Amino acid sequence: MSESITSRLCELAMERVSIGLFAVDRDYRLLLWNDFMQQRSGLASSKVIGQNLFDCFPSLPQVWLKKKFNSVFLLKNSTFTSWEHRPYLFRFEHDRPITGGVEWMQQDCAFVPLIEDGHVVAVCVTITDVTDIAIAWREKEAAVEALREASVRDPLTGLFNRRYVNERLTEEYRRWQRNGADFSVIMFDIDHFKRTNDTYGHAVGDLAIQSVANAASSQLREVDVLGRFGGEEFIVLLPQCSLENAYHVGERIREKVAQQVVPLSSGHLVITISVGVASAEASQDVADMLVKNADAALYKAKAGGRNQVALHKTGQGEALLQNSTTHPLGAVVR
Ligand SMILES: Nc1nc2c(ncn2[C@@H]2O[C@H](COP(=O)(O)OP(=O)(O)OP(=O)(O)O)[C@@H](O)[C@H]2O)c(=O)[nH]1
Repeated sequence: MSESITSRLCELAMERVSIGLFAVDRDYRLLLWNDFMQQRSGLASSKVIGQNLFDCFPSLPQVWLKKKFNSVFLLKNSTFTSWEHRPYLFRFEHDRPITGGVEWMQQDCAFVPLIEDGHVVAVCVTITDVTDIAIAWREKEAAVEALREASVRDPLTGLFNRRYVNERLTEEYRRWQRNGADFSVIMFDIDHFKRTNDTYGHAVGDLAIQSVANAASSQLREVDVLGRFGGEEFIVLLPQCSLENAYHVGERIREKVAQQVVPLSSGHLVITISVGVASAEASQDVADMLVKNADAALYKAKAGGRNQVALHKTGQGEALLQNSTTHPLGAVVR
């Protein structure tokens, strides 16, 4: 095959190939600029050939890119960058729907040395448009995240589910055992909820559960873990929180629930909760004991007349409870 045919075939390939191709010499002067690069950048090869790459494209990551080029000139080896590490080199538009969540064309780049007489005389760069792969990857990641989120949430309230709370309980309990700081647990339960369901129906019961969940969420810190433990039973893990502080949190939740109302077709339903609080103690070596103790305190609150906070511990606990008043019972229509 004659040299002119080979050269025309090369030109044709350069023109038609659906990847970007450009090359620079040791002074970063452009030696090659194919059609893909012309169309995407809007700069014709006649304008850029012979010019310094960084003068033509001041927004390129100059320090990083020079390091890349220099390593190829020095080591005479090809190198590669993936969109996962650097989403793009040139800020080119892509033609995918904007809903893909990717603003600019995502690019994989390969830096290949052109060696003559043992020296690298130029570095040729290929730019592959991997926007579709990036969009698919992001969609997959979002779907995995949504699944992960759904697997730890209770669908009715959006709170954490029992399985997740139990996992976190074990973690937080181990942390408490290592660090020795305070760790408390609150259990609470809607008062006479069966009556609410029987009187107003299951749908109103569900609204009441949601209302309690919202009230409790509004009273907690970022680090607290609020979960729906059973039907109308909730749990809060409070790392770095003493029994006394947990008592006050329990009181705040109780008050907030009692202030909220569930709208009915005629009037409003006021609901109340009973709350049990316990703190981790050195004598316990299993996390389950903490939940059992909070549950026992909750039972005490129910037995004491409901709509109140009870503590597992005696001594300090009794002193706190003396300040606590009894409150009117819930599930009443105003
Ligand atoms: N609407 C609704 N009701 C539920 C749900 N899960 C459990 N329940 C109901 O919650 C009620 C719990 O009743 P009980 O355990 O007897 O307790 P209670 O009536 O609240 O009485 P105390 O706890 O002693 O004040 C039952 O009637 C369950 O059917 C739910 O997701 N939605």
